[in-house]
Amino acid sequence: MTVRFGVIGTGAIGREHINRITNTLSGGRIVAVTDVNQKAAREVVETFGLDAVVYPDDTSLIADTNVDAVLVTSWGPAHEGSVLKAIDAGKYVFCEKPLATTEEGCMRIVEAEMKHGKRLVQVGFMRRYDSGYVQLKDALDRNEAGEPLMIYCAHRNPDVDEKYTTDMAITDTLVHEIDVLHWLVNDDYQSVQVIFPKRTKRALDHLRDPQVIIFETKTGMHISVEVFVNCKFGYDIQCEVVCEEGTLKLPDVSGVVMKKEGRQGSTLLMDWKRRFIDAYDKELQDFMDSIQASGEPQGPTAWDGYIAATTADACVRAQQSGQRETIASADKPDFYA
Ligand SMILES: NC(=O)C1=CN([C@@H]2O[C@H](COP(=O)(O)OP(=O)(O)OC[C@H]3O[C@@H](n4cnc5c(N)ncnc54)[C@H](O)[C@@H]3O)[C@@H](O)[C@H]2O)C=CC1
Ligand SMILES: O=C1[C@H](O)[C@H](O)[C@@H](O)[C@H](O)[C@H]1O
Repeated sequence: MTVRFGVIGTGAIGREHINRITNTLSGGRIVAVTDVNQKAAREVVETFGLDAVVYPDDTSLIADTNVDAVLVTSWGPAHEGSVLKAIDAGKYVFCEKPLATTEEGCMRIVEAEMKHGKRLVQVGFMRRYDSGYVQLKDALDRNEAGEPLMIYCAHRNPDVDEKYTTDMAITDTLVHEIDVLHWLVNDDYQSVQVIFPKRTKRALDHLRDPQVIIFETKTGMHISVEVFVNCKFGYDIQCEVVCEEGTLKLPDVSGVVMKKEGRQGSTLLMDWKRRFIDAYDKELQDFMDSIQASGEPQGPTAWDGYIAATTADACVRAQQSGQRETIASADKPDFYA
């Protein structure tokens, strides 16, 4: 069986996913696309040689009986509506982060999926499929360096556009660490504080950059994440777990190391498309394979999307208050155990 996708949002990551489903992965096909920019939707069909219908909106796309699964790659505020419509139609949904822009919106999706009675939703937290993070989690699960005590991270972008705002450092960028770190150490977040170090002159005037976000977990771990989105030198993701008997560090990813004329060096990756290309492939292949094997996706769930939203909300409060903010989440339903 081939998973027939309808894509809502044919922008940057929508095109990336259309390309990988069409030309890299196995078991999927694009049969429908929509975008509020209809010209962009038509161009995608032509660019990738798709045998796909261009629909005026998500409602008409989801109603297409040839669509088995919906790929939500529109702007964040539009995700909740499309996901709820897809669940209501009994369609599988792969939704890029955020699942919804509020915890209430995520809870509406959780409740709709539980009412439907089986998992339909996977959220695009691709770092859980990144080989470096998988190796890190395997080592932690095997207790190779002893009990984890602290984690130090850096999430660096070379630059961001003028629409990027201080709260997006949390909701658009840190959200990846929010999801992957509690998964890594099997712990839950307790509280958060946000610190604004000396500003870089390379950020636009409206943006506080860099930021340091400090979490405390329910077992007492301390997690520090630097978010620096105008670092200029490259796309740089760092994660080091300090344990009782040693440290575990995320492998660096870079290009070929060249030695020449008395110098040695390697190229650094410059954006997320390349740094996590394998993880994006694996998350979508897993989505398709799991649907075909068990009838349910096995990747990050709508509940993971809810946890990310409640944690991000607390981080934004901490940005505004300058105080340590408590992170309160509802108890996980057995449906997501
Ligand atoms: N997992 C990851 O590493 C990444 C995730 N993302 C997420 O993917 C989503 C899309 O991001 P980008 O592709 O960078 O944005 P983009 O702006 O390049 O593309 C979004 C597209 O959605 C369309 N759109 C907006 N509202 C719509 C609606 N209601 N119905 C149909 N189409 C609509 C826009 O016209 C645009 O073509 C965002 O939520 C972003 O956070 C983006 C990049 C990387
Ligand atoms: O949209 C994105 C992507 O999620 C990247 O992974 C982040 O590094 C980037 O900051 C964010 O804007």
